[in-house]
Amino acid sequence: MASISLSNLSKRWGKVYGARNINLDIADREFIVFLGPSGCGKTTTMRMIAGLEDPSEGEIRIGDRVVNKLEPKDRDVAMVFQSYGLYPNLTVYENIRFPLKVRKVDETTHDERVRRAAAMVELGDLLDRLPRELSGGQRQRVALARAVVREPTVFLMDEPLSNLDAKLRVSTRAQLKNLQHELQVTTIYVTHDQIEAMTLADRVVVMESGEIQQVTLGFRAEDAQVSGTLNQSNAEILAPVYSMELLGDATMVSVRVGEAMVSVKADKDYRIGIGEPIGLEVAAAICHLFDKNTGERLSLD
Ligand SMILES: Nc1ncnc2c1ncn2[C@@H]1O[C@H](COP(=O)(O)OP(=O)(O)OP(=O)(O)O)[C@@H](O)[C@H]1O
Repeated sequence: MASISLSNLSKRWGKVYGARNINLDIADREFIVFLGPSGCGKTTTMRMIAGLEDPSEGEIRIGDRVVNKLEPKDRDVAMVFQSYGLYPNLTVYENIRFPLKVRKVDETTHDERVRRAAAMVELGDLLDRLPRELSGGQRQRVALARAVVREPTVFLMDEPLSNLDAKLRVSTRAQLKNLQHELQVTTIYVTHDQIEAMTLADRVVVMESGEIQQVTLGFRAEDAQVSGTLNQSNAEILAPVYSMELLGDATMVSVRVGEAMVSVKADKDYRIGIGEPIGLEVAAAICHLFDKNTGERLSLD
């Protein structure tokens, strides 16, 4: 069992709070996403769970163990970060194998485990390559395979897709979701990308200024629509365009609403300038409410 429980968890450096009084129960095999703007405390919370940062207050449980005092290597978590951290002089095979060697796992099992992990992320044909001979997406998959090979009880992923271009991000994201489904490993995933959060998560935890947010309304990008710059009478949200991303099959338009960033999928041919006013229609029926205490999605029926 790898449920995770955070109780009154805080991290403070002098007067600066990285995370403040976090209370959260994550179920075994759940895929949970920490979503929030830069500096809101996502990484700090994750690093405390991993054991890379000592909490100033509070308790972290993984399964039935309080792990506050345990070294990172004894927590049975595997981490994937945005920088791949591959060893440049080792082949893909040896990079993936590395955690097994460090942990002195029975050598007779290495080959099978490395090949199985590589196959899961479709790297089977690239095992003899060096990292510099791979694309960004392939390197990212080596980092994933290296986390998978250990068969940990918890995955911690800190913006693992942020170095990839939009197209690769979408395909790697799908692969990641599939992998988690197959491996059934409790996963905490950090992102500031709303779309990534909504597509991957069983549950989204929205963070702001080191704290978990208390009332949260969310909707999937594809469920809202751009109502057009001329006819804005149906729009629930009016705001200037913050960014426009061409995803291939769609155009993703983001606007800032107060502190929040709201992204909406528009037709692939849709074009608009940064700063131009835009109206977004968000039908109430497809909005999701998240419980203020548990972060769980609530049914509106
Ligand atoms: N070692 C440190 N010393 C002092 N303050 C820190 C330290 N590490 C982080 N902080 C502060 O704690 C807050 C939370 O940082 P954190 O890295 O957790 O944010 P984040 O949500 O992961 O942001 P990003 O999306 O930019 O990675 C920030 O205000 C940051 O400046």
